[in-house]
Amino acid sequence: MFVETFKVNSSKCQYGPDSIDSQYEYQGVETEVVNGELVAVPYSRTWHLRTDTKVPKLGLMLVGWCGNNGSTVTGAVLANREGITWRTKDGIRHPNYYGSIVMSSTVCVGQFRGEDVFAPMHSMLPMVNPNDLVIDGWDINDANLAEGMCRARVFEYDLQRQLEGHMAHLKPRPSVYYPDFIAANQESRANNVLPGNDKQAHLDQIRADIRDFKAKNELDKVIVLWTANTERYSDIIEGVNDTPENLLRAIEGSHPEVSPSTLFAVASILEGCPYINGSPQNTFVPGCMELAIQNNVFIGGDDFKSGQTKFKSVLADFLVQAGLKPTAIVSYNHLGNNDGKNLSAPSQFRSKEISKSTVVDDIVKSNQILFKPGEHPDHVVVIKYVPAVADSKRAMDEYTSEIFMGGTNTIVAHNTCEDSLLASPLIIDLALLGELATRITYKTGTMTEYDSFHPVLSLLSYMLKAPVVPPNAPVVNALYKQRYCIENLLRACLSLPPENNMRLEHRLNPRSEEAARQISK
Ligand SMILES: NC(=O)c1ccc[n+]([C@@H]2O[C@H](COP(=O)([O-])OP(=O)(O)OC[C@H]3O[C@@H](n4cnc5c(N)ncnc54)[C@H](O)[C@@H]3O)[C@@H](O)[C@H]2O)c1
Ligand SMILES: O=P([O-])([O-])O[C@@H]1[C@@H](O)[C@H](O)[C@@H](O)[C@H](O)[C@@H]1O
Repeated sequence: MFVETFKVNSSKCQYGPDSIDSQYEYQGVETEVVNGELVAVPYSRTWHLRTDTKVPKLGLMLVGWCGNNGSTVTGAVLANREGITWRTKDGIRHPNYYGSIVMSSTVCVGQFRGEDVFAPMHSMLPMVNPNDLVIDGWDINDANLAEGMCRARVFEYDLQRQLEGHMAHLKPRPSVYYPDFIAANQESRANNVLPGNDKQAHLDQIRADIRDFKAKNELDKVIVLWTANTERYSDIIEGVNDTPENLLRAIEGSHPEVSPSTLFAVASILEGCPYINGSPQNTFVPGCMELAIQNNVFIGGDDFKSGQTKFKSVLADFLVQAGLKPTAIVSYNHLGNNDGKNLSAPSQFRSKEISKSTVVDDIVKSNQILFKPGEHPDHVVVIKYVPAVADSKRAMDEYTSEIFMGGTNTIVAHNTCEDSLLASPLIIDLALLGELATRITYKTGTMTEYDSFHPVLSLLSYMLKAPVVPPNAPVVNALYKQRYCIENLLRACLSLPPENNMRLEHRLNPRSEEAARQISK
């Protein structure tokens, strides 16, 4: 059964004029060692959650706006908003938000006469409609968005033809270009850059751009999201980027180790705008993360988890949870877009290799029956640049596992699709969930006032390869754990318990009176 909307009828969920207030019983298990034995101690703690129901006019500023992802997500929002359809050899195509869990996935709300009832995830709490997003951004290249779309070679021609008039006037703001951080092969694109090397002046300009965009469009909120090229890792240098004070001083002094992505993050944080990193570099150096915490501004990252890595986080989880031991994971892909060109340089590839490799760490560590401490599968990541295939990434994966009684199982997967069509819906989800998180507050324990979540928004991990988490928090990569974290938080905001899939009501022995009573309800 499917419904478009639903309401919760509970004394623990109050729909007010400005907010939804819920009382949620957060249940978990803590463990302790008693006489040398580990003892599990279940607990139940009351959380009060408040969701501000005023949906804002939201602006989304993309760094790398006229790249493949930026132009694709912009075109997709316009096509959905304008209801643009397009002809292909297979017939008429209609715009959609497939690949966005918020817009195109459902949650099980409960049961109606024993049948599961499903509703869209976006119906659970008031959320921004992506069609209403106001999009702007920066690029080191001066192509307008129609030119960026054409260059990306992602959309069918008939769609590009109809979008051109809506996108040609969209021009990226000049951006920060520090050649040392991205591949040298990107230099030919850099014709739309802020002059000089004064990083404080660059920071001030980016902040002014954010304020200008917000004012001109009469926005309530702005989210800044990096979908520019992958940078090399920044060195963590004591006295430079280890604390907020040192980082701000390093910017003032135009220190060479301050990257463009960190500069954008600092600008966003200082403007009170959530900042999300869609690439694998370590934008959130310690001083930047601490700056976000000090200013109570959300940050999220790293690196969109779009196709091959999303598949990997599911397959590795399946194998290990099934008691099978992956001994080798070989992830190969080639692609021909500008991202692939940038990643053909060793330093930029290394950033991506790290994010694509760490995604199985949590699931491997979870099973010491299969893996001794420190043991892990052989894991190889290969990315090759093949211009001829453009954005149509070819991914080939081989998973070799040790199975029952010394057997071996090898799974091979081939995956081809436009990389940007996988990443763009993630940008939608990162923006919508990132914005929603700014409207949710909580109090629990001895707290008398509501407060916002930790500024490091690990809730966004489902969309990201290498989740950035609060200090001392565990990194969770398993895809369905990440998804149920989002879904169960939304449920908690409505006082609904997590979906436990137990279906005990269907397991009653029919000979008992209780079964007869329950069935008759
Ligand atoms: N499926 C995917 O496409 C996918 C998945 C995960 C991560 N990513 C990451 O997303 C990012 C964008 O991917 P893409 O395919 O759109 O790449 P792209 O090269 O097409 O677009 C990146 C854009 O950023 C611009 N740019 C580079 N440095 C800049 C700066 N300092 N300021 C402003 N603009 C700058 C470039 O000119 C380019 O237009 C890459 O880092 C990529 O690794 C992509
Ligand atoms: O599909 P996925 O592994 O999540 O992510 C993609 C990689 O497979 C690809 O190698 C890389 O070029 C893209 O930037 C993106 O990171």
